[in-house]
Amino acid sequence: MADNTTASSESTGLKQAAREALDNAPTTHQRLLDWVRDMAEMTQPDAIHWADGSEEEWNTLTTELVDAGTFVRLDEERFPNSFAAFSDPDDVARVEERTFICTKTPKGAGPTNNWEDPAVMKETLIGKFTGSMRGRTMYVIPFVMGSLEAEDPKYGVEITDSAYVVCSMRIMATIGTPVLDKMTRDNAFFVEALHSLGAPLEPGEEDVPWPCNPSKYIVQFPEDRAIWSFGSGYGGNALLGKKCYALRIASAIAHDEGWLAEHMLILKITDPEGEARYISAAFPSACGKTNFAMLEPTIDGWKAEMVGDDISWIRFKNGQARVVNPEAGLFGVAPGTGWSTNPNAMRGVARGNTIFTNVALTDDGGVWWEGMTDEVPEHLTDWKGNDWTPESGRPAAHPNSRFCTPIKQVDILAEEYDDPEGVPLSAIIFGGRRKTTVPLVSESFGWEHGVFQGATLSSETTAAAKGAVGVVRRDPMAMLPFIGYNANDYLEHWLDTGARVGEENMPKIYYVNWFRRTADGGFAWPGFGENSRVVKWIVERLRGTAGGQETPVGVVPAKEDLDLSGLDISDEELDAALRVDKDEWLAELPGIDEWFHKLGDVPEVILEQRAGLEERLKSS
Ligand SMILES: Nc1nc2c(ncn2[C@@H]2O[C@H](COP(=O)(O)OP(=O)(O)OP(=O)(O)O)[C@@H](O)[C@H]2O)c(=O)[nH]1
Ligand SMILES: O=C([O-])CC(=O)C(=O)O
Ligand SMILES: [Mn+2]
Repeated sequence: MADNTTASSESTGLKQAAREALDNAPTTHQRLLDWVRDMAEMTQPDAIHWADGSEEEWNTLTTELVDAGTFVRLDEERFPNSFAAFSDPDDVARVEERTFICTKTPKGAGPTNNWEDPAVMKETLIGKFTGSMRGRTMYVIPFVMGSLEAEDPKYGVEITDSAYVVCSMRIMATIGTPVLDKMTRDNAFFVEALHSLGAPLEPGEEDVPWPCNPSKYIVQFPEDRAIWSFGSGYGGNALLGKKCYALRIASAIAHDEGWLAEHMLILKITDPEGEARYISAAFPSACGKTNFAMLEPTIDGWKAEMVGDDISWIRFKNGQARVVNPEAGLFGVAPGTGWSTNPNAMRGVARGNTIFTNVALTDDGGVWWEGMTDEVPEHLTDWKGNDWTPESGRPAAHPNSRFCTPIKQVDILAEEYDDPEGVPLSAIIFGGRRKTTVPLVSESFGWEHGVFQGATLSSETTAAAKGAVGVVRRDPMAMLPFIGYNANDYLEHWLDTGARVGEENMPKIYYVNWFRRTADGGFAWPGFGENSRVVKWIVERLRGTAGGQETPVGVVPAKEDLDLSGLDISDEELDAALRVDKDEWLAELPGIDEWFHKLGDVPEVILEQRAGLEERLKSS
């Protein structure tokens, strides 16, 4: 090692502090050392810091971020150890049109991803990253998604020039010394995750609170298991363990290794007899995963606990599906999360140690967002730093503002949430945001029909991604922006997995819609805690004790099949929530066909399911 160090110390134009950090690296993992050195030579940081994940490091970095104006320290009493950050107004969400899957051939990325030739993209990115960390510190963050005690821990190392990213990654994943030590000891494989804000600081240049670059690239190289992210400091663009690794790269790994990496929360539900079951649910971004994962049942005797709120890694062992939440934190949508809708999230956040991004500030050092409390404050500083009053006529918090909180602070967290083996999975729920057509809940006729339901899942777009809001789009398994390879192969992989493991061993599939409207435009179903009534029906269906009506789209509960005790809901609302309308569904078919046409190479089994649906509709 000594030779190597001397040689490269001489040969590179690295700043002395950076060179010293490399020479004194806390690891002997050669591939890691080589990669960090290469990235440092390219990005030319002033210094390199190996993140150890300690509290001391957090305190130093958060203090630096406060001094830099990136963080506002919140009132210590009500929001201990918590901070608010405000992004550049153009860096507020994932940027799907700037997200690329670079596989050897365009077919590898498939019809739903932006593709570029890996060599061409690398060249472009090298141009972008060259000197991109000048004047800044390069942080090296060893992390693991899922348990460090797992049989085959899924390691990653994020290199970033953003201290905000380091602090957020410390909440969202297990990072630092224990990870690096084990990775080094086992000389383990890790995913290379390179991130730069793309805002070098030239000598004498003053920094801004939220550096970023108007030219953004969120690039996955699934075949190399590598990520290069440039220009954005925000959430899913920058916290590379999350969507980029745990979904895009992991879905490609899962395809090769025979498991599923999915955009699903994990809910533990215990019935009045004390029997526990686990359910995963896939809803597109900002369509209710975190809320459903933290459900407070409104029916007697039922208990809900959380295992995960965003990502499920589902593996199959001895004919059993088991699911792991690979994350250690919540990156939750703030607006609409309130004491009345999601008290569990509110209590978790109130314990402190939270980073808020793009919420509004109250005059007494707290935070506020639309829907947090019924009472609206008289004066706020909005997420753009302007004075705000209820008369301002604009939201005080950005619609995609977020809280980033350690999962351990959620008091309804299931004890087994980080079991390296995962928990057994009984059911999978798909759901989207649809004003019409899709009933409150339906049960699939079987695995293949369930995969068809997932493949044709549709939802109105939200503020979680840049672009128009409220447009219906197909979002297979709520994974449209996250499938790291060809979507047709992804659907085939779902089918193959069911066939391999055996239908009788697979979780049963359900399809829900909390967002259907009545004629007057209001929500037909009250949602949130009341969704426990739907969960109860699902559990009773699994047990074989609940009734249901066979409809062309699946088995749907009749009013009598749902526990509606104590629920204030009119007959019109209930009918609007549960109705399967033949004409609405027939009108849905052209949209499905258009979608399949776009996919181009849809598995035959799914086309057969499509034909079956039309047949059932026409004969109903
Ligand atoms: N009407 C209604 N709204 C809901 C329900 N559940 C969640 N919402 C709203 O949907 C929005 C997003 O909810 P989240 O639970 O944060 O969504 P998510 O799927 O976790 O979003 P990401 O973190 O972006 O993946 C919030 O504004 C919620 O208030 C429900 O049952 N009914
Ligand atoms: O990725 C993000 O920025 C936030 C998130 O969870 C999503 O959009 O689904
Ligand atoms: Mn969420």
